[in-house]
Amino acid sequence: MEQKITSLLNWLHTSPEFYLNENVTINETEASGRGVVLCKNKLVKNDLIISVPTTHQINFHTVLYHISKFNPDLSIPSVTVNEGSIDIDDPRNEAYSILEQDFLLELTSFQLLCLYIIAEWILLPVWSNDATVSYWKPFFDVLPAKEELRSIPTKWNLMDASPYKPLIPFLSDASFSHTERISKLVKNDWEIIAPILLTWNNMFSHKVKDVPSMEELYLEYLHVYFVINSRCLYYEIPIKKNKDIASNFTLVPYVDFLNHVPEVGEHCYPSLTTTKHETELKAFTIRCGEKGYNQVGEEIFLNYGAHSNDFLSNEYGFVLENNEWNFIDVSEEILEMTEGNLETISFLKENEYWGDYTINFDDISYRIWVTMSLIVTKDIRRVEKFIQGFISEDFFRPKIREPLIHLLSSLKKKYEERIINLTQMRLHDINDTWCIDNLLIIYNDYLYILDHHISALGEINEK
Ligand SMILES: C[S@@+](CC[C@H](N)C(=O)[O-])C[C@H]1O[C@@H](n2cnc3c(N)ncnc32)[C@H](O)[C@@H]1O
Repeated sequence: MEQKITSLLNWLHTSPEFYLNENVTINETEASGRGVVLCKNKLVKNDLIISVPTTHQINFHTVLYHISKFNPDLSIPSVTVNEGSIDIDDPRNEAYSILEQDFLLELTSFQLLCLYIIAEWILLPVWSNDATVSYWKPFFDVLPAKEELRSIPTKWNLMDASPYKPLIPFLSDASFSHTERISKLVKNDWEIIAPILLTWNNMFSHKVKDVPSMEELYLEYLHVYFVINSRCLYYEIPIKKNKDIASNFTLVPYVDFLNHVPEVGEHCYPSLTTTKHETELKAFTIRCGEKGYNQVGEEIFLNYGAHSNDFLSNEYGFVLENNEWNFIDVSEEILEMTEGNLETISFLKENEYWGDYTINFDDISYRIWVTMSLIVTKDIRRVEKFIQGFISEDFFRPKIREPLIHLLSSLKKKYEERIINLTQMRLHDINDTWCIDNLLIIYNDYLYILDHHISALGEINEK
């Protein structure tokens, strides 16, 4: 890896605008892959740590620019070039010529970046018999390998041959619905880009050996999708700005080595440089946060957001011990209690209290208080007053305390059973326990949250 990082830095330094603070370096660990650490001196608040110019970022804008180098039909003001390819033997002249401007502009950033990265990273070496090297190769060379992202549940769901499929029934409700949602997005994007990949395969299969099959390309696509998903950073793309909010992101080499930390607002922060023109892209800059760093070897972090372990597992493939942002989604259990009670159901729906019931360490959500109060008392008039703030939850607490303890205790039993089952499975699979361990961490934290509330509700009774 050291050699690859050196090549990455040499490539980044081809731009005079690239900056890397000399006090930081890359360290690799089993637990979190590559990360940025302090190697000497110290960093204090607002110190510039990294700045990566637009020439070395992959996003909707820069991809169109690079494709246009091989497709002179593309003409998007302030984005494309009209120079024509320098090398007439470059297979991308033919491959990218089938990409029509209207089609490209309709794609989302995910679709375009997946297509482009598969072309440049996976297909170009095949199309050219390794004779043509992508501009982005030093970046591709430091991206995670497939095994490093094997713990993402959506991959278990979408890969026929995933050895982790037996774990899907053991996902928490929050993780399962997250997985279902992302699976739909991934499948939809595949439907959009697969026809282009198929055309490329037909174009090159009689010219070169070892063109990957569509099944192989699908696996590459899944990997590229989650490489992008786990490393993209929010960034305004002028041509997407007001049309497609989800497409406003960029990939930034080196900045994407920063690992996540749960504390919000203490570690590094991104600050975008200003530009003269609206259509111009900005360098991506990372500065030191409030906390500062002064211990050599100390890891320099970025907070990816206030994310629970269920979220981190699904988006990034890792979980944290003692993650303060964890919560339990108890929607299914509470909605089950309303079954057959049409009056309760329609009241909750009309008042927008239907579903989305969560419990974290500090709170049982207000939505749960309202809904349980109605389920238990069936007193619509008083619950309406509760919603309007005329009655406090103290009125309902004695009435719903027992059913609430019952609910939490039955959840506790369910999660304890899952922990027993997962621990059994772990014994049979001692060589690769990572995915199971992530689920165990999630459930053990659920138990910690439940125990806290069960004992708090019990104490109320004793008083
Ligand atoms: C933006 S990348 C960070 C760099 C990454 N470690 C690498 O080797 O390229 C995000 C990925 O890093 C890993 N990661 C980030 N923060 C982590 C943490 N606190 N613990 C474990 N893994 C982490 C996860 O694999 C995640 O998908």
